Amino acid sequence: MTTKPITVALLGSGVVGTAVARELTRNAADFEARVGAPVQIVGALVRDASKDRSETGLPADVFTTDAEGLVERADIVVELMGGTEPAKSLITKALENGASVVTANKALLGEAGPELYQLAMEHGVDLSYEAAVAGAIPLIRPLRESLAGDEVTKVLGIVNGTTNFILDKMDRTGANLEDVLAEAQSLGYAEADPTADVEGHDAQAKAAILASLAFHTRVRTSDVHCEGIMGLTAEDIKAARRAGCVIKLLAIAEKVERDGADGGPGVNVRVHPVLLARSHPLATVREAFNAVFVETKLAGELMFYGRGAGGDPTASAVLGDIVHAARHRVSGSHGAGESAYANLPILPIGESLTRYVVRVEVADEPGVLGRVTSAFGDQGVSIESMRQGVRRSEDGLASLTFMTHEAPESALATTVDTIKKLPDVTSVTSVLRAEGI
Ligand SMILES: NC(=O)C1=CN([C@@H]2O[C@H](COP(=O)(O)OP(=O)(O)OC[C@H]3O[C@@H](n4cnc5c(N)ncnc54)[C@H](O)[C@@H]3O)[C@@H](O)[C@H]2O)C=CC1
Ligand SMILES: N[C@@H](CC=O)C(=O)O
Ligand code: NA
Repeated sequence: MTTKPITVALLGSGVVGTAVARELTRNAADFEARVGAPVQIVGALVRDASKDRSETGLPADVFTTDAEGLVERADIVVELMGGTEPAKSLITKALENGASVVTANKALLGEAGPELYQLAMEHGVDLSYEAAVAGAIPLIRPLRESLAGDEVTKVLGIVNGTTNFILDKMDRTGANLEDVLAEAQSLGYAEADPTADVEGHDAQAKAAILASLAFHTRVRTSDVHCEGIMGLTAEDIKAARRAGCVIKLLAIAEKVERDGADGGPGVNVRVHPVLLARSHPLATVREAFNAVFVETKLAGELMFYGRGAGGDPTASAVLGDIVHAARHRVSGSHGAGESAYANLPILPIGESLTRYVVRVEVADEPGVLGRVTSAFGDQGVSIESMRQGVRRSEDGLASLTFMTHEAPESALATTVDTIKKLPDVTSVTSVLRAEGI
């Protein structure tokens, strides 16, 4: 007796979709053995069905431009087209029809995840998205399932491969950002619109997804403070190198115990460049690799490391989700849904505490150092160390580099505004948060 196949609709045949189709066709016998039924792609949505797509291994008549019709005829809908629409409408329709959904679309989940998770729960189907954060690295399932009995207190890491590739290349070769970005795009790491990577929005959406799972709270992309890498100059990278540091774009989500009126913990989620000592484990993360630390009450520190971008690594996570959903279809069950019971407040960025490195260019005149240090003191920002560069003979300017103790973002912002207006200050050349230095 032959077992009824599990039917799959593939929405999008780009970098990731092509790798997924190729593996599902090439290793059909293994997938059948792992699932307990054949896993068959019954249609693949494309913009142009006449284009040659032989590298997918799929017969030409599988390709279609009829999205609505395709979604209706599959047990599992695999969304790999990206963007919020029509992806959201198609996923909604699939869930309402009782299909399981696998997606890699962090942009969509960061914005509309809570509604879609709810819909999946109401219809008793799986909505899986391992590829949406940190590509191939198993991170979503550990947070959602393996750590479900523990209490996560912090998630911190590099979750965007493109920006890590760029920062690493700039650090090692002195190349400029635009040239390295083109290389990251050609390797299939960057988003269709790479501004999502360099402006931090891709990491911002991933941070929202991670924080939601970690803290059982609905966190959306718009709740996450975000600064990308466009403001970083080659001089910032060089200055970091001279100081024995690197600059990395980090996503940070932490549970913060608050003193004060209503007490109770809140959640702080942010994405921004961070200055790290070269000895810090995250400083050694090269190219498009990702690495994420998770801190929990019982397990302590966990580190997840691997390829965060690229067709094949991302396909690995998508295929794992397809097998997971297909096994559930065979056994007539489905996985657990997302929980948002804790409903913790999202704290404003002004309340987050960080150490800062502030570089200021000043006229090397008597009293200037006192005026700049007073600007820190007036806001209650304590200076840990200060270094003065050599006075330049051509213009009489010198650079001052201050390292602060932990300070609230709002106090630091006011300090920087005050320093900019001081008479002997020509510019505040950089303001960076620091970790582990
Ligand atoms: N490339 C990577 O390293 C990773 C990508 N992702 C996510 O995976 C998804 C797919 O990414 P890629 O494969 O890199 O993108 P891609 O741009 O290479 O592929 C997307 C494909 O979908 C097609 N498409 C988009 N809208 C369509 C529509 N309305 N009708 C028909 N076809 C349509 C496009 O023509 C394109 O061929 C995105 O959500 C992305 O954020 C997640 C992790 C890593
Ligand atoms: N553009 C993303 C792809 C994976 O999510 C990245 O560079 O990390
Ligand atoms: Na992952």
